Amino acid sequence: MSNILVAYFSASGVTARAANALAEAADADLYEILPAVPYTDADLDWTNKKSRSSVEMNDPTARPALAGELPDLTWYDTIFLGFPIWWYTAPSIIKTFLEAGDFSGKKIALFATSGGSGLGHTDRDLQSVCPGAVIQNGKLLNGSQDVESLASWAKRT
Ligand SMILES: Cc1cc2nc3c(=O)[nH]c(=O)nc-3n(C[C@H](O)[C@H](O)[C@H](O)COP(=O)(O)O)c2cc1C
Repeated sequence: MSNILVAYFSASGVTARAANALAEAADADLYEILPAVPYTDADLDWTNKKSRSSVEMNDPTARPALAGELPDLTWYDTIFLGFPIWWYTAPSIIKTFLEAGDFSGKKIALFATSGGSGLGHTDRDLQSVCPGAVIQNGKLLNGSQDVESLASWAKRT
């Protein structure tokens, strides 16, 4: 068991690949944040204002339920938290995750994949629901990742 955790949500597999690469490079434990109700292609249609993702992302109080148990966070000092960028920030389920566990005193480094947008104000958006942790924007991990640069980022974090 490592004292570093890579936790991620991925709706269509891109962030999952980045998270796997990071966990391997950092010799970290890996945890997938799974929604109780999986997202369908229709749910992910950002061109439809009535799709599930649009409705959730337009509602600051939306907290999509998680499937399964949270990992035991006791031993982790640093958590790398990954997700796809949705509407320039983190999907609402990331807030569900942060509110479900005790992250006080933890360092949380964010990473994401996207169609091109950066992390923007995501650190601030998430800090407000998890005031006890220190949340910082980290890296956009679009495309294939170099193991050495992931490992050195993990070391520096
Ligand atoms: C609802 C929704 C909103 C999105 N919003 C953005 C966005 O604001 N900026 C961007 O660059 N990409 C956006 N994307 C694209 C995803 O961030 C990108 O495809 C990501 O790599 C998907 O990761 P995943 O396969 O792990 O779910 C959006 C995708 C969806 C489904």
